[in-house]
Amino acid sequence: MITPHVDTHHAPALEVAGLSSGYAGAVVVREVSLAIGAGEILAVLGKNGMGKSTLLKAMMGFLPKMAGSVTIAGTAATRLSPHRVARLGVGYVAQEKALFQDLTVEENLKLAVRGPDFAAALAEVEASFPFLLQRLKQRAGTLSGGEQKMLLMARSLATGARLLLVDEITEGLQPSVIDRLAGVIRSARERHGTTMLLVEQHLPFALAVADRWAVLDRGEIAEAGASSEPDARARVLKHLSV
Ligand SMILES: Nc1ncnc2c1ncn2[C@@H]1O[C@H](COP(=O)(O)OP(=O)(O)OP(=O)(O)O)[C@@H](O)[C@H]1O
Repeated sequence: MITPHVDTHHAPALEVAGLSSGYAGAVVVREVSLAIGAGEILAVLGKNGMGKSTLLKAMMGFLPKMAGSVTIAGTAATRLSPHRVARLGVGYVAQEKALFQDLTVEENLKLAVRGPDFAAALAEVEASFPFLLQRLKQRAGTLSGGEQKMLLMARSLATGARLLLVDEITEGLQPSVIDRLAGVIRSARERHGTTMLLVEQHLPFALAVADRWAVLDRGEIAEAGASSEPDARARVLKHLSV
């Protein structure tokens, strides 16, 4: 028998091939294929309801895959539960509230990172989102949606996630905060070498932070390119305007 050789060292951090998914009978994500190299940041853009969140949930294993495959750093993840996908080093920063709302910021961190790693978690919070250090005793439910996502992102980075799937971190944030966020995320990537897939509606932020972009239109990748290309903004806008 020939055993297929899996080259985990040079494999992309994430490879999605022909992935279709959705909800009871409704196909929302249609034959999506994409690959992200280690340490690369990809922004997935698109209008409301085009399937961006559904794509992330399917990759994480929260939704059934109707077709296609997901490979994480060379390991087949198509049939894994969300728990097992997370154990491959995938951090999911969900759109809906994913923290224990009645526990404090500190308690939420402690539940995820135990013992000596807690100092590392606090160091990560300080390096990336220092405002959270002043909120350690505050209930997570009283943070804004965007602040909760920053806490989730810092927690994932501190627990060693190699790949972050981030659902609209800019949603509801003030423009001044969004302006700073791109730099914060790029510096977190530099510190940890983390690969990121950012689902975004905020085009200037997405192009500032991501190396590459892809537009999802009715569940399909309509167009993709590099953020550095001079016509990137115009090409994306073509899909976002009604
Ligand atoms: N739980 C669900 N059951 C059935 N259909 C759903 C469910 N969640 C989402 N959908 C449908 O799937 C489609 C894609 O939704 P999705 O949330 O993935 O879009 P999106 O691009 O992330 O948009 P948004 O930015 O508004 O979240 C929409 O038509 C939506 O109505």
